[in-house]
Amino acid sequence: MWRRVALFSPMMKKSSSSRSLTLNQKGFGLKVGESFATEIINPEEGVSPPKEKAPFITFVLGGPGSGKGTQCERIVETFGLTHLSAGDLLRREIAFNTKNGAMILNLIKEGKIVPSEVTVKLIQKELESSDSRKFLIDGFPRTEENRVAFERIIRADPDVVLFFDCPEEEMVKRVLNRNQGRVDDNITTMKKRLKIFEALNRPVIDYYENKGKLYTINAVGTVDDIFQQVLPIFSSFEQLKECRHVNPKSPLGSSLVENSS
Ligand SMILES: Nc1ncnc2c1ncn2[C@@H]1O[C@H](COP(=O)(O)OP(=O)(O)O)[C@@H](O)[C@H]1O
Ligand SMILES: Nc1ccn([C@H]2C[C@H](O)[C@@H](COP(=O)(O)OP(=O)(O)O)O2)c(=O)n1
Ligand SMILES: [Mg+2]
Repeated sequence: MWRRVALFSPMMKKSSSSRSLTLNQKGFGLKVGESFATEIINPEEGVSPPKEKAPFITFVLGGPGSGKGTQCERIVETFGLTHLSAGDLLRREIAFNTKNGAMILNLIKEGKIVPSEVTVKLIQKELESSDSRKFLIDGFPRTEENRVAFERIIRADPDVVLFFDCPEEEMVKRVLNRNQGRVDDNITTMKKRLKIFEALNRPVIDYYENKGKLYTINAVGTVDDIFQQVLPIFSSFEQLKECRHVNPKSPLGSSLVENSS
């Protein structure tokens, strides 16, 4: 019978025979000496190579203007996750006029989705260069193609998928008042974005619902009200407890464990 044993291994070695271990370490810049691992023991064959614990990944879904970015800021303040906004990464390509910049700008103006390979590679670069082990990936995956490309390139699954559920008229109102000078914050692009959201994001939501990973949040109300629905989701994950930040502004801030890492 197989038995899984948790251990802390200060000098753990990489296994050249374990593909996912190698990818995880390269992909997420794991600090081997600091990481927790699980070891699989088969009494007949002895100890198999230790397996790295994968980083904690949250996907943040919701229509344009549903409040994803706003709630991500609150999650970061409270739980110390690293926020990667797919839209911000794409807008950075436009701002730096990279080889994909003009193509990305045209698609965003039209409310269309950028080819998954481009977006996933940008996310991959951020994951690889970060020391963090806990990520919020905001505005991704927007399509089944996005989701499949992430699985293929990053070889990881999300632990949590948040879906900010917001009526269209509220999203339109918020986007038209957003005032961040975005080329897509106008009624023409917004109408196109809402159609694309319904057609392409819904299957992603259904996919994670069926996997039992989806947390649907009612995105109508004050920012605080909405965050009150988000708090217990993250509070229930052991991985996040050890790095929680005390947020004096949060109503539950004083009950949170101070960050010791
Ligand atoms: N609960 C809320 N009620 C009213 N306005 C909000 C709320 N949450 C966010 N907003 C505002 O709505 C706009 C869109 O929010 P944002 O976080 O950028 O959404 P998303 O990232 O989903 O497009 C911003 O101007 C933001 O300040
Ligand atoms: N996974 C993604 C995320 C964003 N994009 C493009 C298309 C989106 O309309 C724009 C803006 O995305 P962003 O997440 O910043 O938009 P909202 O915050 O939801 O208004 O970027 C994409 O093509 N693929
Ligand atoms: Mg956003």
